[in-house]
Amino acid sequence: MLTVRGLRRLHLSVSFDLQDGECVALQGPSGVGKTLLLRSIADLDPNEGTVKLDGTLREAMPAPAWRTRVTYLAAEPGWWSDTVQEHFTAWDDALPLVARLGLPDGCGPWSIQRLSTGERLRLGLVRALMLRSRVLLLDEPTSALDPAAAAAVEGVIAERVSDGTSVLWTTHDGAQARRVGARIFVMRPDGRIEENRP
Ligand SMILES: Nc1ncnc2c1ncn2[C@@H]1O[C@H](COP(=O)(O)OP(=O)(O)OP(=O)(O)O)[C@@H](O)[C@H]1O
Repeated sequence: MLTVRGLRRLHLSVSFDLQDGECVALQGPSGVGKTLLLRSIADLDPNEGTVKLDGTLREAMPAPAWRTRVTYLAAEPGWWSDTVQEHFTAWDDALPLVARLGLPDGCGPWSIQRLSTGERLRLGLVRALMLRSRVLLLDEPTSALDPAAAAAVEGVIAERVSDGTSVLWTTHDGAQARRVGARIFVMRPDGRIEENRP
């Protein structure tokens, strides 16, 4: 279980629990602080408060170890090498997921520069999924995708949730929030979240 108590970053002040095998959708107007919250939980930006995974404080481990357990997927994932496959420790193991998300098997040697926005998003998701993290913090993971690709992403994430992964998923799509979220958090302009049942 992920426990967040009194997390503060800029105007944010947030407390909640995320159970194992639970997906919560996070909604709220543009600029309200959804990305700030996800990045803070992953400890990518300075913030205050208590964040624990199964009772273990995030301060109890080095930040990279925390982030392989509690993994943030940016709306625009970052890339640091030339080709797709260089970003994976075991590219062959990633191929089934690559195919499920509608990308060709042969995309390993492709240069990052040629990728479309949606291809980058899906490959970024594959990279995150390969970590087998306990918690996934997904920042609008289908915003640039066509309906078929978005449905494929929802299917893969649903499987991970049934396997026990916890997910916090930001989306501007109310129908998607109701589909994927067992609960819906709405972030208010004062930096707090309120909970709606879908
Ligand atoms: N380092 C920073 N210092 C000061 N303000 C920041 C910083 N980073 C982000 N902000 C501001 O915090 C606000 C919240 O940004 P955030 O990216 O979390 O919004 P969001 O809810 O994810 O929006 P969207 O739905 O458009 O993605 C924005 O007004 C942004 O300009």
